[in-house]
Amino acid sequence: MTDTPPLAVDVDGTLTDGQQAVDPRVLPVLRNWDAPVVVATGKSLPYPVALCQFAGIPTRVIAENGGVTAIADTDAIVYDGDREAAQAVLDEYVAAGHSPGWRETDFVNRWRETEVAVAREQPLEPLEDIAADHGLEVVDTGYAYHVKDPEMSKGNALRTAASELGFDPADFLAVGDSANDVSTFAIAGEAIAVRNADDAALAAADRVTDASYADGFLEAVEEYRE
Ligand SMILES: O=C(O)COP(=O)(O)O
Ligand SMILES: [Mg+2]
Repeated sequence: MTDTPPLAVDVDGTLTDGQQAVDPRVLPVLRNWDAPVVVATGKSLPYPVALCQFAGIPTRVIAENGGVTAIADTDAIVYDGDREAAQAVLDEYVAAGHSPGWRETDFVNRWRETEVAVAREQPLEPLEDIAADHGLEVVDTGYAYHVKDPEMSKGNALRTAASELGFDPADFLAVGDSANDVSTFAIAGEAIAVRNADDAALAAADRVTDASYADGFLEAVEEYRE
């Protein structure tokens, strides 16, 4: 039995089923993990905080693709990125006749502090063009288009999280499914992509599971489960 490494785990596509519902079987795995678990997502801060709360684990989260890192152990909350800069891109996109694509009560961007997200049904090219004009980029997570500072990433945030927790990023096992996990995969000691991962994540992973979604996560961590 190998020592359990700290875990950096993506949410959508990794802890969920194909309909974005968290697979309940992952909750005891997170709760019984024998090292720190960092939940690293593109979603805004309340989502991973709630996931930790309801999974019964300490709040150790990376939100907004690295824009916000919160580690309860040290009361650290670290920001990267700039919502206003990203919002200016979205405003220009809307002025050009496009829509963010969410319901009027937009819970996707409501609490977002360092970037903005656009629904994937909306045209990508004009969003990329406007973002580039503003020195920003668009990342497609498979769940949303995120307009963000090119420098902010889950990987950079994992450096912060790891140091707050007294670990090296290379100590971590990372599991994920998409382009926004590539930066995490690059610095983690071991990077596992679930089978449903996009090409960027598949290429960056050390290993790919046979199973998809949460089944893939459960397979990835099989040797460390109690
Ligand atoms: O919010 C998204 O677009 C994707 O979220 P994830 O990073 O947890 O997969
Ligand atoms: Mg994901």
